Amino acid sequence: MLILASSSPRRSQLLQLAGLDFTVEAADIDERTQPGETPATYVQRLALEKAQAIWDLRRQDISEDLIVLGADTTVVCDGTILGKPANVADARRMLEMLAGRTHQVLTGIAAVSIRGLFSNVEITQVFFDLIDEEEMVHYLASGEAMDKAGAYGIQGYAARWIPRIEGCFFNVMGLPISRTLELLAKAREGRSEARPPESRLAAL
Ligand SMILES: Cc1cn([C@H]2C[C@H](O)[C@@H](COP(=O)(O)OP(=O)(O)OP(=O)(O)O)O2)c(=O)[nH]c1=O
Repeated sequence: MLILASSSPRRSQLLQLAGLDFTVEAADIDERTQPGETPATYVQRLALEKAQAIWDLRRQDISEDLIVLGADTTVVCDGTILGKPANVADARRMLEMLAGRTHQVLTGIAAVSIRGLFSNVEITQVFFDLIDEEEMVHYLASGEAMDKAGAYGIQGYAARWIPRIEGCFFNVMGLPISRTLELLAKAREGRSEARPPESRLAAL
């Protein structure tokens, strides 16, 4: 039995597309960064806290096959972590920061089962064009930016500003499918990582 500990409609959609059966129970945790924490450590910690929070609620009812999956996505531009924008002005500030340069999207994933805690992080490099002021105004008015890390959705109108990416597309949308299936297999069987961690991880 799989529980997705996330309120993100994108994560549910991606897990469904991958053919998994699961239920959703969103976890409410404190998403502030801790002093000295790297972005890669941060997203993995939040993913684990989300999964752990739902696992703890189930304490009375833990079965052999229960797995709780948590995830957290953040945008990192020149070492600065960009979460979800607080308001429209914040969304504009983030988009102006991203325009015309390259940034990284990190998703931490974590699974909890009776075999232990398993976590990993996936990193995708995203190349962003300059943003035309008319398009910026239209985008901010559309509301698409508001519930997304870095104030954009690669799967929506913002796709026009992204000529290419390097790495997993689904990771940018909130859940790296291939890496997640690997992690779930590990949580189910207690086996070790099939692929080595991202080399870029060392730099973040
Ligand atoms: C960069 C980017 C992010 N996103 C979304 C994925 C995530 O839903 C969101 C990042 O916020 P998260 O805090 O990772 O997730 P969430 O608040 O939506 O859900 P929960 O905490 O309950 O798990 O941004 C996109 O949909 N497209 C994109 O291109």
